[in-house]
Amino acid sequence: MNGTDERLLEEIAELLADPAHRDHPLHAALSQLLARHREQSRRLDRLIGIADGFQHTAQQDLHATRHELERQLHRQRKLSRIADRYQLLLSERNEALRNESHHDPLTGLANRRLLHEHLERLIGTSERYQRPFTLAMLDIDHFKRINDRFGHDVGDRALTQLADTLQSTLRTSDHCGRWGGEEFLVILPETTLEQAEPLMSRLCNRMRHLDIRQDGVRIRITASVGVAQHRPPEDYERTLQRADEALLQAKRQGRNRWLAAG
Ligand SMILES: Nc1nc2c(ncn2[C@@H]2O[C@H](COP(=O)(O)OP(=O)(O)OP(=O)(O)O)[C@@H](O)[C@H]2O)c(=O)[nH]1
Repeated sequence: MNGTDERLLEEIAELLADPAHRDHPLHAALSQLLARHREQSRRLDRLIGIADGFQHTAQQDLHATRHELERQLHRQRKLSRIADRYQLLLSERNEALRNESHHDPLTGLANRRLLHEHLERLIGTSERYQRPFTLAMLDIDHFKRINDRFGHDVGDRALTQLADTLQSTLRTSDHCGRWGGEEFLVILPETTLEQAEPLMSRLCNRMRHLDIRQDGVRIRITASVGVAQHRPPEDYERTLQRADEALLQAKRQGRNRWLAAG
């Protein structure tokens, strides 16, 4: 109720209270109307009070709920950040484990397991698209003598330098790895024996020029290599075997050379 209404009601109440109007014919009806109006106003005020109370409580509830939601959201974000970090750590660890299980710890080259995986893939594509590939088995000559004369550490250094030379001589699409001991396998996809020949000469040449020194003495290293082109429908194990036979032949013929499998 606004101020004008209040004043009007007060005026009516004053008029009704005035003895001069007590006998007026509308006096009783106006008195009742005024009393009823006041009663209704009181009820309305009470209802508004209750509604305000409800609204206040509802607002407090809303505020508390929002606060709780924000708290949970914050917790969830934190948890998800932790989970992301954990996931990243896990995948890095998995990657490191995979790397360790596929690489030779001394030279960092692919180990025999990874070489087999490359060969499995290669034989698949080579059969499907009838593409050639060539394998070369390389073995350091008289490596035992190097170990015996200069020590195992020098032998290890020779193996790592040879591995580096292999990697820098090959194309990125080729693969090489440590087959075992002082034996290395070179995989040349999309390559015929004829195309592999210049590379074999270059490899043998680079082995001869490895600069490995001990107490000022240069240690001369040579390698023998057996090379075989895959002959469909043979499996890659057979190609490996032929490369190995050629390697033995190269050793028998005096080492420090490469020989193609017959
Ligand atoms: N330093 C070092 N030596 C190794 C490693 N793996 C194998 N060898 C050595 O490599 C030598 C291989 O000797 P052999 O199989 O007799 O062959 P070789 O002396 O190279 O003789 P040919 O192959 O016939 O020319 C052994 O003395 C092994 O101990 C290695 O990781 N580090």
